[in-house]
Amino acid sequence: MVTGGASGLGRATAAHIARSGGRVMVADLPGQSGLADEMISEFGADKVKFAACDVTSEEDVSGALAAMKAADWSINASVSCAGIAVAAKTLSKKGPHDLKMFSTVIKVNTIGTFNVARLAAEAMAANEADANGQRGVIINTASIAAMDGQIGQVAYASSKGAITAMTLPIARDLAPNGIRCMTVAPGLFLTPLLEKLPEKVQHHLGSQIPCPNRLGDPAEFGQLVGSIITNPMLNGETIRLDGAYRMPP
Ligand SMILES: CC(=O)CC(=O)SCCNC(=O)CCNC(=O)[C@H](O)C(C)(C)COP(=O)(O)OP(=O)(O)OC[C@H]1O[C@@H](n2cnc3c(N)ncnc32)[C@H](O)[C@@H]1OP(=O)(O)O
Ligand SMILES: NC(=O)C1=CN([C@@H]2O[C@H](COP(=O)(O)OP(=O)(O)OC[C@H]3O[C@@H](n4cnc5c(N)ncnc54)[C@H](O)[C@@H]3O)[C@@H](O)[C@H]2O)C=CC1
Repeated sequence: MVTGGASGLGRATAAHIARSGGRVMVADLPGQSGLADEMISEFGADKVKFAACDVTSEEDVSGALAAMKAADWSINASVSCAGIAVAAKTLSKKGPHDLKMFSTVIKVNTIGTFNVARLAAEAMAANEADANGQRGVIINTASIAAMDGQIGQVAYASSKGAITAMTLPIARDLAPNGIRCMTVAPGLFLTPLLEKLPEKVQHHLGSQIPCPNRLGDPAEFGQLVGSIITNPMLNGETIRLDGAYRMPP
């Protein structure tokens, strides 16, 4: 299951899994069903399915997992890519940071990610263990903003820092169940988010990345998720995927 799987990093991850012979439940907001339909046409309905799902809802996430079970699909990997970003300073000329805005970002990014992790873990715990005694892996998406939050990123960085912090305790909690937990902290990737910026700005951002000297390709994120799924020793860690980029203030 890939949340936020209709767009950007999630879409590239779902495509990587489908191309590698896996089956993917794309769980995303109802408004993204058109994008998911494109993927179903590309890979086939036996490889890709769509579940309308808000990650903050217990009912929606349980529904997506139930739809997998109904299709006789086991869940071996749960990848959380659903996320939102806002830009506002702690204190600006307009006044203090809007508290509702802060809560919304924490709700979707942090609580949504944990909601998916806990319910996916319950479903994975019923799998038969493999030769390593493992039953599945939970993969979350933080951001380099968790470490290098910029001016105006207090809400987003807080939400992503919590995702990084929950990685080890989740891995420890779920070790007896044979379930791993990993987090990827991407740098700057060319997804619909950045594609909206003028090409000149995209080029400028890409030019700041040491090596390779360009923006990340979402397929490279999907490739790392694939490696995490297949490497049983990766557990309890956050991996930066950023070409050695460190964000300035
Ligand atoms: C890795 C990922 O997951 C993806 C990413 O992070 S991509 C990178 C994302 N980064 C961001 O989105 C940055 C977010 N921040 C911003 O967009 C802006 O800071 C903001 C819109 C929140 C505020 O900008 P603003 O409207 O200029 O702020 P305002 O409250 O009016 O304050 C303006 C003052 O702050 C300064 N300022 C604002 N942002 C600044 C910055 N990034 N660097 C330096 N100074 C900054 C302005 O120069 C100005 O200074 P003066 O008062 O001395 O003139
Ligand atoms: N693009 C980048 O450079 C970086 C992105 N990230 C993170 O990667 C993740 C994916 O980002 P992108 O692919 O760039 O963005 P995107 O906007 O292309 O995709 C995000 C997807 O999440 C879905 N989503 C949002 N709220 C949801 C909710 N409540 N329930 C279910 N789905 C929801 C959206 O519908 C969308 O399909 C986000 O968590 C983002 O913070 C982190 C670092 C860098």
